[in-house]
Amino acid sequence: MKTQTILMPLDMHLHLRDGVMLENVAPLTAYSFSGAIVMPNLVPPVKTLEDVKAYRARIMAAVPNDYFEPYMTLFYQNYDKAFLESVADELTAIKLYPAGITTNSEGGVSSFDIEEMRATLQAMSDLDIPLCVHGETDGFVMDREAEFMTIYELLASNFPNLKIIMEHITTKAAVDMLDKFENLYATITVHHLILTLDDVVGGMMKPHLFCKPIAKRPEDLDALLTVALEAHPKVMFGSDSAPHPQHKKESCGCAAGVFTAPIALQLLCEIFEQYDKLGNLQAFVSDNAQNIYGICPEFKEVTLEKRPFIVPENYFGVVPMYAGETLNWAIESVE
Ligand SMILES: NC(=O)N[C@@H](CC(=O)O)C(=O)O
Ligand SMILES: [Zn+2]
Ligand SMILES: [Zn+2]
Repeated sequence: MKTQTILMPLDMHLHLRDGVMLENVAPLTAYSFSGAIVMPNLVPPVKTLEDVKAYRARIMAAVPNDYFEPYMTLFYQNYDKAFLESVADELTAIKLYPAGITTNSEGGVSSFDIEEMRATLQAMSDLDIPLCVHGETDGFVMDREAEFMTIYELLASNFPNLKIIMEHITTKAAVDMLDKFENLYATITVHHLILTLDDVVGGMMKPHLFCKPIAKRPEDLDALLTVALEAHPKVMFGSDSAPHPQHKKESCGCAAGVFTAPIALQLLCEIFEQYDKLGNLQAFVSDNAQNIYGICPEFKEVTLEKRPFIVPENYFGVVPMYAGETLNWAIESVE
């Protein structure tokens, strides 16, 4: 039987939530990933040293063993340098959300005035704290990411030593930025390597495929696939697995977020195999992230096997992408 081994898989963009949801979903990621960048958009968001330490402790209490590293983030606001110095050791990155643009981002940045942000961003640059960004304007939904490129240009050129990660990119416009600025990097989700807007709303509307940023056009999908499949050194896997209770998705106001944590590696194998690029999967799902973030994850060896895997309908009241459908790859063992 065909197998594929991945060493130290990393998920560089993950939502673990809190409380019972955290207890339910954290073990699913901890099972097959060595570590994950944990997003800070809790209610209220993670903003203080105490918040970071306490959230990290709750995550560790929720996972069944110690072979998982939660890479912690802080919710961006203007912070002074003394504060950033005091938290730098507990943090892997700071996450910036434009205000109100996605789930739990109400307290985000409402105007991108570089001068107002300069002290914080310069301090992050000096302290080598990467900036992760949800890059969307409040423009027309299909144009939001492309419109945000001018803000990435401003950030990247004003802070040339600040590592800036364009999170969950969905457009050719964002892909094109990677080779324009040395300090710009990107995460790509697995669902954005599969979907276009057609899959979300082209036929019957699919709430479980609805997320921010929304999946875009075929040419955007092609551009994402090109850099992911070649494991372009500036891109890394970030699932953006974003669990919402079933009733919040199957609702007249559908929450944004696709839940992929338990099926991400299986789907990645399927995509990379389909394009005969399994040899690049290791770089996309671990090595690039290690190089970009300078991290050394916990050892984990995950072996996948090419055999049918039926995706559960439901994980603790959360419906995963492809619920009830059959994937071509399954996780065989984790060591
Ligand atoms: N991606 C999403 O659609 N939702 C994320 C937030 C985010 O990553 O923007 C969530 O927290 O639910
Ligand atoms: Zn986001
Ligand atoms: Zn996210």
